[in-house]
Amino acid sequence: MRYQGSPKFSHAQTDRIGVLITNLGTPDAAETPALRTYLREFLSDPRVVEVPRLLWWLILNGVILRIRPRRSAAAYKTVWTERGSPLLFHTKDQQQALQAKLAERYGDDVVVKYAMRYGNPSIASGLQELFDAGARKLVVLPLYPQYSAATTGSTFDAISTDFNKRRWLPDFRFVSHYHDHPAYIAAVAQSIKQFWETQGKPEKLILSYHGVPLRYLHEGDPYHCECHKTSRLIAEQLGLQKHEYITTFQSRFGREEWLQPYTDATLKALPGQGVKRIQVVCPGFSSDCLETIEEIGEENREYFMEAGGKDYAYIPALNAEPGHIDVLAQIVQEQLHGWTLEHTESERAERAKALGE
Ligand SMILES: C=CC1=C(C)c2cc3[nH]c(cc4nc(cc5[nH]c(cc1n2)c(C)c5CCC(=O)O)C(CCC(=O)O)=C4C)c(C)c3C=C
Ligand SMILES: [Fe+2]
Ligand SMILES: [Fe+2]
Repeated sequence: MRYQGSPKFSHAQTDRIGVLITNLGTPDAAETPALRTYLREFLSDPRVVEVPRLLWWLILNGVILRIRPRRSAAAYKTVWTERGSPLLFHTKDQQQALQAKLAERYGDDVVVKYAMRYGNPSIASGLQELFDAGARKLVVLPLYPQYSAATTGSTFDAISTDFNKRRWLPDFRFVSHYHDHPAYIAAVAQSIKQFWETQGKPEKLILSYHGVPLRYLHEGDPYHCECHKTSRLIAEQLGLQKHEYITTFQSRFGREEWLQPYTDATLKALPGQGVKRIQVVCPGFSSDCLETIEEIGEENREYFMEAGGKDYAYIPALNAEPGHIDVLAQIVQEQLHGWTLEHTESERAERAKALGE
């Protein structure tokens, strides 16, 4: 059989709406072999590294996968927890909280699962779980506020690769970004304000985003513009003047030029310019992960302090905070517009009665 069908389908079954939240993915363990598997999958994606395939295969297998897995495993060890990788457990918590939030309004008509673009649980397994639960309509929400071909675009590829194998395709909606969604901006601004209540305002707020190669901007990727727009809207909500905040780009990979200004170079330079008290927030990361906890929380703190900085604080990602879950629920609700739900309130009550609930 060439296409995968749904042999267990019954006309009596309840059709549901499936919501898949996704994030980048993370290794299964903070060990070199797990890192090699993860990095091989991640860095083989042509959306991530846009270099001619044969040349890249040689570099990846000949150099990068020989060196980086061990180095990255050591970094992951510093953030690993009893619950595993922070990115994974925050995403799990987001899924559970979002399921509960949507159930308040839609009962069990809406089912939420989570998946990772690379590693586990895979996008294919997340979709299968949703279809097995009776989802015939689907919303995919990649947890990347700003669109980039390397992240959001690649997530779409993974969904479409899965769809290519299926006989039945659902009604389908895909959230390609929410970088300027008023609820998202308000939630980030609120978390910064809350931070200020106990820690005070910094001399400068650094809004640090994961970088991408500068070439991608020239090729037409909207990521750079979306990051700047997110920053501007957050700054407006906070009433910050231009000189009170700066947008920077972190997590460079490889030798070519990436989006500038770089976070690390900026933090090394600021004390020399008389800026000694800063706070860093990462509005491109929906969950804390290696890149925020270790790179921003530890590595960049050292750069800043060694350069003569006095006060450095990292403002955590929104993770599974209720305010963040409200934002995600609102984004999903907007996607559901016009989709009729299987049950009305009264039908739901009838069903509960029939089931003796
Ligand atoms: C938030 C958006 C992200 C963009 C855009 C992005 C682009 C991008 N990343 C790499 C290479 C690596 N990224 C790594 C980790 C990582 N990246 C993101 C998010 C974005 N990446 C997250 C959330 C994480 C953390 C994952 C975790 O497990 O906590 C890594 C792995 C770590 C390491 O070895 O340093 C690499 C490699 C490229 C090349 C790229 C754009 C082209
Ligand atoms: Fe990355
Ligand atoms: Fe990093």
